[in-house]
Amino acid sequence: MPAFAATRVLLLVGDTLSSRKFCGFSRVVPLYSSVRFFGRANESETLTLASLGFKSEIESTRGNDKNKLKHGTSTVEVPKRREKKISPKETSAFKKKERVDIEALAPFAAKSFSELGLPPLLVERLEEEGYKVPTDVQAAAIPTILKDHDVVIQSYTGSGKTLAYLLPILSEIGPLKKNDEPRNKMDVEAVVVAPSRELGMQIVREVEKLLGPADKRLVQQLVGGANKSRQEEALKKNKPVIVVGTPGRIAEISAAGKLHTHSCRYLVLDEVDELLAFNFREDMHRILEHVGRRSGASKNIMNGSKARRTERQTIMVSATVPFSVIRAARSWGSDPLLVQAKSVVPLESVTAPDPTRLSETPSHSDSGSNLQNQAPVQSLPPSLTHYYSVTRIQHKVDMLRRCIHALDAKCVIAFMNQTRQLKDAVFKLEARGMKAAELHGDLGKLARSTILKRFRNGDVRVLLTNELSARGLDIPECDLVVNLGLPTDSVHYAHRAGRTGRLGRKGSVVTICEEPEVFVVKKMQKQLGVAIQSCEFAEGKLVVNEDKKL
Ligand SMILES: Nc1ncnc2c1ncn2[C@@H]1O[C@H](COP(=O)(O)OP(=O)(O)OP(=O)(O)O)[C@@H](O)[C@H]1O
Repeated sequence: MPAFAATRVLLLVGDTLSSRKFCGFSRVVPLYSSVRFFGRANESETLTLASLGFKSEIESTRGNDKNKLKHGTSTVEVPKRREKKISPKETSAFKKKERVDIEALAPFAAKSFSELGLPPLLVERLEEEGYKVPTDVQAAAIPTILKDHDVVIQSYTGSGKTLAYLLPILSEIGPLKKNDEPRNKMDVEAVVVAPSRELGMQIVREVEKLLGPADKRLVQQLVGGANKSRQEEALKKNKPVIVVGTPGRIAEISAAGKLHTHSCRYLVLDEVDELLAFNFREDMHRILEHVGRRSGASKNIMNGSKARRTERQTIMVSATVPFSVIRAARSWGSDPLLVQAKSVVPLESVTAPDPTRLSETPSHSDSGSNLQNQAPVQSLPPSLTHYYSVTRIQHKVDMLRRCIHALDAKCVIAFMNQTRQLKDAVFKLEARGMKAAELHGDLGKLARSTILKRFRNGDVRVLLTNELSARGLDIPECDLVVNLGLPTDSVHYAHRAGRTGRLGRKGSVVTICEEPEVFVVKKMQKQLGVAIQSCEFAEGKLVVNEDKKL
């Protein structure tokens, strides 16, 4: 049976990879077609969390009766983007170093963390760190993961997906967990895989923050570029409960027998659609084969049994979920659920996109039962404003500078497609007195982290970078993203754009292109379902060309 499962995984990955690698511009846009409810829920009834196997109440931890979650009557609905006002009390959940506006679009849920079933110790830690109210996607994902379901979490960039999976995991493993079950000290209990070192380190910092200084050794980074022997020594010495790393390094250390993951309870694939890329194929195969056992405890889960599943729980996460991910998730998990900000549906009910509708513009007013073409919209934060401006290639950097002045942007990420162009652009900006730095994969780990630190601290105003920084990077202060080179497609546009407008903050995205490229911008506008307005930068001001609506 294990051999059969292995073959199946390999074939499916291969299938996924080839289609991803060779798909054209319009094919990679994540699309779902109409959603039908299958399985345990009676199709004629309203789908509720209870019908998906949630109990009406989740027991509070450590006997605290106040912490009960009433889910029995929660209707699972097709997600709609909702604009939600936040109270001054809720906004205080943001960090003290806040220096940008927060729109009244922050995706905070009405519930509290303890209502979601998290243990009191963890809730206390969250409060200490300034996290007071869960976001919508956290409110949907936390109870679902606590109920042992395999999940695909999809929600727009900057909506809090990292804590959406970290919190239920930390409720079950490590020093903040709800029960005192002993652990096998040899094995790690959760493996989190991320496609880049920067994202891996960012997740490590998030876990360290929650564990606190005394226990932060219980999370271990296994990212490429860092000293491997030191990582192996730390694994041996600290016996971490959770490791976070890049596919190559995790697979390498696992193959060397220095990472014991056979009884691992959680496997998280962050930016899962990126992890399906061809270059990660072999490493991902090893990880999927060696981390925990393939899940299959669905019966217990769906019956609402609290019996602990013995197999690995697989959690897949991204703002963009193309159908290749849906296919892979079905193979890697057991009856996985698709968790979005306002809905939890069986993944089985998501069907392949209808190619005849690929070019249609998604509508915000689509009916609840029709998710067709809505996914690209859901991957973009609602608080972004999109522009494009036309210029000749040799004037792009100068236009970038004028754009930054016109929008009075303080923290800018500018994307270029070729690494060798980055240095030149940095030189031009610095020559005009604007603090800039380049970030790309050819730099060493230390240089990369130093540059990022300077950017985060505000010592660098413009970060010129390539696709490396498009995924997952969380710099809340970033108020402007500029495409100096066009993104490959609307999925890449969404991830780049998502570096700004984090968690309800305002943000602008400006694509600076040449005249013959305007049709590509037009196509992305259509696929993303957002207005990308034509503009110019004149006399230090942004001028929108009302007559040039795409
Ligand atoms: N409940 C919360 N209250 C306040 N801040 C939060 C909360 N949840 C997350 N955040 C903050 O929101 C920011 C965005 O979160 P996160 O990076 O997890 O988003 P994401 O959805 O994973 O984005 P991406 O798709 O770009 O990876 C982070 O700075 C995080 O610390």
